[in-house]
Amino acid sequence: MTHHSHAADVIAVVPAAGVGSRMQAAFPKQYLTIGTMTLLEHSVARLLANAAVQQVIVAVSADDGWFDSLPLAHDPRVVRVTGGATRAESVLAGLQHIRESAWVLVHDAARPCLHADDLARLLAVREYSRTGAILAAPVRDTMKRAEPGKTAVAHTVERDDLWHALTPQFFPHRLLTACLSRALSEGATITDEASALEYCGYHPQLISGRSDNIKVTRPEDLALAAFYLTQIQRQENA
Ligand SMILES: Nc1ccn([C@@H]2O[C@H](COP(=O)(O)OP(=O)(O)OP(=O)(O)O)[C@@H](O)[C@H]2O)c(=O)n1
Ligand SMILES: C[C@](O)(CO)[C@H](O)COP(=O)(O)O
Repeated sequence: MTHHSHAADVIAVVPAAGVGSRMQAAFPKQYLTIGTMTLLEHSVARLLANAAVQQVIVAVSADDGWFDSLPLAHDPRVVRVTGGATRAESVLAGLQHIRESAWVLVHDAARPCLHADDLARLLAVREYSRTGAILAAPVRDTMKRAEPGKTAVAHTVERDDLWHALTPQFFPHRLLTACLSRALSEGATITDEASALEYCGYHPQLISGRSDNIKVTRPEDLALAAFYLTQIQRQENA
């Protein structure tokens, strides 16, 4: 069987239309900087570093006043679309901009520390899967379920087979668009792309990823992301 080397046949969607409220910053966290670049620019650069990624569609809010002033906005491989009121709606807006692409990669603008090896292992899924996969990290702490609405332990959650879902998440374009559209139209709670596929009865693969692929969410995360990014760039330039 001849293996067709994949051309640049993947399009990425980067949801970047959030306000970053948990970050308590003066502006949306995707525009906070590490070194000389914003989190958004770091996240997009990690994706474009893989030759399979031909285009990145960035969903930003309608009143976003930052994106157009970034060098990113003039990269011919990057397209700006208007996101929605939720992350899922922003992702769907990006998907609807895509005409022809077999596979779509969805990656949070708030996850700048994506390792090239993790991305490569995720993209390799398209050689054998028709459902897709997500990067995920096995849980290491004991996990507690609280009493509803209280800060008291109800019980310990079985830790075996429990994973943190990360991004990128990687799916056939038509399948993801169909599942996300149906889940949203039926009022399902969708916090990542895999949950839309699960809602429609699919079982995406879990690809074990590095735990330093953190989502910058709270103030203390920025310094940690800066450290991790320095480590990754040092390894890649070694
Ligand atoms: N309506 C929204 C909400 C979120 N996002 C994006 O989805 C990613 C992950 O979401 P999260 O970390 O929750 O970001 P925010 O929603 O901005 O954060 P917060 O919940 O603290 O406001 C971020 O890159 C964010 O910009 C988006 O594109 N559209
Ligand atoms: C998609 C995600 O990063 C997977 O863990 C996460 O669900 C995003 O959640 P958020 O509350 O929108 O940041």
